[in-house]
Amino acid sequence: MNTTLPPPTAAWRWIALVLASLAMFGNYYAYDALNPVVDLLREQQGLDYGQIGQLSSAYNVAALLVLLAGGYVIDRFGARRAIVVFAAVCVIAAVVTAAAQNYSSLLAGRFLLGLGAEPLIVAVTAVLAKWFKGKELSFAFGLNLSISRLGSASTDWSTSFASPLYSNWHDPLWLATGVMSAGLGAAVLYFLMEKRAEGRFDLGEAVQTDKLELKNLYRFSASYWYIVALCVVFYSTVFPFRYFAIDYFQQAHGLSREGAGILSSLLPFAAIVATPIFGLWVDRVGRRSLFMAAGSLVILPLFLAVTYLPPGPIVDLVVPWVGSGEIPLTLLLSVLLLGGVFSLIPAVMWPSVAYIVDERRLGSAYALMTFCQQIGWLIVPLVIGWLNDRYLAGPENTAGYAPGMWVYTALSSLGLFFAWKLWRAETGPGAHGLESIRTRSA
Ligand SMILES: C[C@H](NC(=O)[C@@H](N)CCCCN)C(=O)O
Repeated sequence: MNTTLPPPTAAWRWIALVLASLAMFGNYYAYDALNPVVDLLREQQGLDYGQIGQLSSAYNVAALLVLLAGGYVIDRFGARRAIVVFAAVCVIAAVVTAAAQNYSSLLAGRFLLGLGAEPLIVAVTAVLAKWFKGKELSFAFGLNLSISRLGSASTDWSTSFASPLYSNWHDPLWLATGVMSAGLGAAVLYFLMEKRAEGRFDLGEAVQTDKLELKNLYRFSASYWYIVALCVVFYSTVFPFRYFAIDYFQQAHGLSREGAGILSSLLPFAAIVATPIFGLWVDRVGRRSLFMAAGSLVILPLFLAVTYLPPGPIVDLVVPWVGSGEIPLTLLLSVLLLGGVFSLIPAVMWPSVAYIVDERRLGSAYALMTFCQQIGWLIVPLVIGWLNDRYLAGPENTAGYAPGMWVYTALSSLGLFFAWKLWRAETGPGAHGLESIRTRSA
């Protein structure tokens, strides 16, 4: 560390944040690009739901492999090289997926995306820590996640603003390749700006990235494991639901692709707006495990509501500059509530780990949590795909989607159980302060 140099100015810090977040925008866009073409992959490529599920899981298999080594690669080569390399892997993955002529190439594309996208997230986290440590780090992380989620929402909106592309499944994926290439451009610009900053500012020691250490697992407390369990069931409900959602809204509820895209976009879009608000609120009042239990309770009936409740009146939902869609009120309210939970639980859950794990072990605690998250998120799309095929789900047999919705409901009840166990642990002796610690005055 060169202590004769000044710390980076705010302008340099915010430029670093914008460039790293644009790489993440591309990452999330490319990941979600498959969601709006599920029906086209079935019709034009002849895939069944089981194969669609496998395309989702191929990403997680790769992510599990690379999470074991990714942290070490980033520490060895430095975060600024790593974000360029991993963003380039994402672009190659997007090209392979868009150009695929058969199922195996599609699988290879999604596997490659898992190799690039998850370590890119780790590298961007290390970059933000480098620039914002001791400054507005939580705010910078929050903003970065919001821009990433805007990438997800934009993929859904592409069903409206790029509707002519949806005559075949390749063209929307080429658009995703273009967006991810712009993300790579931002990563290269970041690399160049950090090189320039090096001689001018003191950027501190290289930040150690989160690494998976499988030894000493028993030393984490019960509260940590309840949060990990909640994380697994929460993300293996929400991410697979999002993956199949546009197709589900089209086939089971008769929505147009544009309407289904707009409805699905409410999930990440609600999270952009509400995540920082929930973050601030919980900092003021504490009660973190209660908030997680409340979120788990709200999500519980939603999948059965969209399956069994009458659709209600039709609402014409307009998203300025994007388009509009006609959406039944029941679906709209259910997805809005799901969006609220998708904002609340991540906003509370990830920071809570910092209160219950020793600072020196925080990196491996997060790496382990992400590893477990990937396992659940790998399995559930396979189950949903298999169930949809097994029960012949389709527009002529909308009841065939119900078993999948029961799986999400079962996972949500497990989530409520783990949140309740956490709340019990945190309101008894040996609590870590999840309920009581307030970091801002109420
Ligand atoms: C913060 C959290 N991120 C993750 O769970 C990542 N491991 C994977 C995100 C992949 C999204 N395409 C989140 O997004 O809530």
